[in-house]
Amino acid sequence: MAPISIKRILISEIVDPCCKKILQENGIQVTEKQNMSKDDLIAEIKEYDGLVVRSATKVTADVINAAGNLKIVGRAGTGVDNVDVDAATIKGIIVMNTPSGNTISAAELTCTLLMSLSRHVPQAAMSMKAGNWDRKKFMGAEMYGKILGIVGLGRIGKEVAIRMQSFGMKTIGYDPITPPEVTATWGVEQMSLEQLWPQCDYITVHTPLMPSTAGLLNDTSFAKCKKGVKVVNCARGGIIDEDALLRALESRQCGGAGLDVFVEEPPKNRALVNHPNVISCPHLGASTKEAQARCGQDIALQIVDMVMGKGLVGAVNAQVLASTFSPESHQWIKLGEAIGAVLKSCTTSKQPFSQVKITTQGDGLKDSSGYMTSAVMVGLLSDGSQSCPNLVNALTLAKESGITVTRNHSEGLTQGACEVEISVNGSSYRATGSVQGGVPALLELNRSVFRQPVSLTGNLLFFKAAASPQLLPSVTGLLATAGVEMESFSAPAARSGDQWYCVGLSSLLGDLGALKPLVKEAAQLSV
Ligand SMILES: NC(=O)c1ccc[n+]([C@@H]2O[C@H](COP(=O)([O-])OP(=O)(O)OC[C@H]3O[C@@H](n4cnc5c(N)ncnc54)[C@H](O)[C@@H]3O)[C@@H](O)[C@H]2O)c1
Ligand SMILES: O=C(O)[C@H](O)COP(=O)(O)O
Repeated sequence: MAPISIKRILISEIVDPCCKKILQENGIQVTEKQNMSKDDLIAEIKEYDGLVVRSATKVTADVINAAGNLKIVGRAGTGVDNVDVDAATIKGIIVMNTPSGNTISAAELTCTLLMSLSRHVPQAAMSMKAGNWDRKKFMGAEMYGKILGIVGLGRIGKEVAIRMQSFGMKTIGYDPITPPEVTATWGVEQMSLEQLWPQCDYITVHTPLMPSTAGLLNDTSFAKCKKGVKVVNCARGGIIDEDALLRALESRQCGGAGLDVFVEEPPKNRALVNHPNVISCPHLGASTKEAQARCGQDIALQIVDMVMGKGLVGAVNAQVLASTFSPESHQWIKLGEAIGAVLKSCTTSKQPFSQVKITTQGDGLKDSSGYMTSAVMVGLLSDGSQSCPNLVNALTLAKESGITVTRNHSEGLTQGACEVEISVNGSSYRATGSVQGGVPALLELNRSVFRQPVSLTGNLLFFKAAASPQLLPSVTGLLATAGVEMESFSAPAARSGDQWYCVGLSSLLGDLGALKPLVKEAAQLSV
């Protein structure tokens, strides 16, 4: 893939020192800061092309829009809900996380909270420190034989299940994506939430926070639970509705809550934290030496690998970029971008185009849908303006501009090719290209099929003119007068009528007007 150059990274939170060390050893300058206000971040972010955060830095649209050079936001951890991923995507900024580095730590804290809820350990410890010896007040219950409901059976949900089974708990759960056959292999029987709520003695949530999971446990679902159910949230504040939880604690419908996360962190409203049946932590799920070392190392290595063109791991908004790391797809991406750029330069009308039809053929391009579509749109949308289309944002920018992009693939042919047709103001423009000998090449432009494939590199002049044996010497003469050397001349196979030609130039022409007597349409570009 085209190298993504990262020279200066800001680490805006406490991240394990190995992160800075790895980045610096790989030639990246690193600045570490903590407790930056939003205004500080907005003022300084333009100095950096990379930002590494944990969960406290709010990478909002304001921050992203102030970041003229930012290419990557690296999250040393799992949740990216503190990053406005949509705003980053539109600006073509990669958002990357390290999803498994803190799984075990978060699972262990969840189990700790579950056990603390069953035996009131934090409350008993506080009572001892206050000079008491109260054996009666802290009567607990065994976990053995109890039912644990796990909502969200991903990485952490699985590890919690396995650990709590060793205490003799029965684990049931719900996840709309992880298949029941899979969770059955690690001892979790899946069922609907309606079936799950009334069975559980304990419920723990392990989903991301998103519209479908906000308030998963609310007044209605608490009412369906066993009286005295105990709940744990080590995932994200708001998955258990905080107001509903307080009401359920007050009514004793909920017998206790273990909370590591809050809607607002730190929470200004202390009603939950101060409730006698709540035990809470200041978002400590990932706060172990081991998890921090893993996340710090993972994010640094992932960034370094990306910069070195070795691979793309952990990108949450730029999956299409991952395909650019194979040498084969890299050349096809270059072709897509070049075809897009050729068509854009050939549309003499300055009207915006509204329809783009991309057709690929050849077995090798069967799975190229994501990257070819994005690559063509990068070429078509690049106009030197601020929006800077790239493979991360091209389709989003196209959608925002009201451009309809369709993509088809024809099976069966071994020879790969990509045809792009755009509609502008009722007229259509079409180009077909292929990768030949490892080089992107144009085969046809607006129904003029070239005698030899046109290598899509360097300074290229495309023009439409009436086919004639005099054309070559006349164009050579005009270019010489303009002080530009002709490096190649590609003619169409057809020798009559209006046809498209391509000329390789030593440098771009200052003014295409000089060609007017000879040509009907002309465009030039550097690829
Ligand atoms: N407290 C901490 O410090 C800490 C540490 C690490 C992770 N986390 C948080 O823990 C959560 C889980 O992390 P993970 O690594 O296990 O993520 P994961 O992506 O591996 O698992 C999340 C699971 O939730 C499931 N899910 C999505 N929508 C659902 C719904 N409506 N109902 C039920 N399940 C649903 C997904 O299918 C997925 O299997 C995330 O919110 C993450 O940010 C917190
Ligand atoms: O999503 C996560 O990785 C956890 O919430 C940890 O967040 P932290 O890195 O701010 O501790």
